[in-house]
Amino acid sequence: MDVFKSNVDVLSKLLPPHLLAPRVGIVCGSGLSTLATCMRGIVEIPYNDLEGFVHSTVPGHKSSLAFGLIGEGEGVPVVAMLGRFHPYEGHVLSSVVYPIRLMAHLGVKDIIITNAAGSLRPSIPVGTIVVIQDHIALPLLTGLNPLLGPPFSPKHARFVPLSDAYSRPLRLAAFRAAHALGLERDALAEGTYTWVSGPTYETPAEGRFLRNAGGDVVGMSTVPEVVAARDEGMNVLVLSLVTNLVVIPDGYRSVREEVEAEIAGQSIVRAPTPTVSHEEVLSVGKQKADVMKSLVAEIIGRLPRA
Ligand SMILES: O=P(O)(O)O[C@@H]1C[C@H](O)[C@@H](CO)O1
Ligand code: HPA
Repeated sequence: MDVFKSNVDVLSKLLPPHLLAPRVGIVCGSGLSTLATCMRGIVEIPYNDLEGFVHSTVPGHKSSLAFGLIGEGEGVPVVAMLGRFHPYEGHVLSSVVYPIRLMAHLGVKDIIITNAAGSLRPSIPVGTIVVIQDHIALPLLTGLNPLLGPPFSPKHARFVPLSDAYSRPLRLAAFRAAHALGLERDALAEGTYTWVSGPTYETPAEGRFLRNAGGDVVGMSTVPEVVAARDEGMNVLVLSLVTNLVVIPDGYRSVREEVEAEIAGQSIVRAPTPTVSHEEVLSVGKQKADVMKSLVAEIIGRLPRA
């Protein structure tokens, strides 16, 4: 709890009073830090100036908290994480989710968590924004859970239900906002996020496994933040930007058949196996930053002001 107090002391020296109690939190995914430019009167505070914050080591993630206002009139006070922490960077889960807990401590009620993700379905092409309705998290089910250990405080629950983790009112708000912005129907989809620890991208067989399990997109973040946000009682909206297709050939070309065809003198057409890179992920993030930004701003502008 002292870490909260020390951070509140730091923030109260650096922020004007109207930004000290943000109502909405945003987590910017890979390549999506420009989301925060939809805020006005921005004050940016480097993670280095705050206790309990580690450093984001992944390209496309800055390392600061941005405070500002979104929406007409007085506006809604918002805090955005420009850069998140992933377990694969070597950060412990309590560090990964600490900023989420600080947001709750500051008064955030609704949190919009964004990420870059791979699509597991051809019907969800690159560039689609997927409104997440559920998740499958193998690491959570097998012991990588930010709530392991004693409850965060005596006020926190021992057991946290996740059946309603993804707020229905916020998901409705996302689709209403997309309609108001005149986005094409296909710009948004609904789906299930599968969480993997990374940092390796999936093999084709893993992609098929996750799809067969019911996943629509796959990524290496977000779920620990969702768990902490629900532990703190926040309403959660997750928007995944599809930056690549996870390659899932329906069958694999047998190398035995290939050699047999060679021996028989038949010509062989070998399709190259595409691979994904983080550069590709960042590049799609850059191309879609404006639409993500307008969507997030429109959703926040529509939230009740109370
Ligand atoms: O932080 P997010 O989930 O947006 O970033 C994704 C997952 C990995 O960190 C990285 C892989 O390219 O992008
Ligand atoms: N797999 C896992 N995480 C990702 C991917 C992917 O294909 N793309 C962006 N983040």
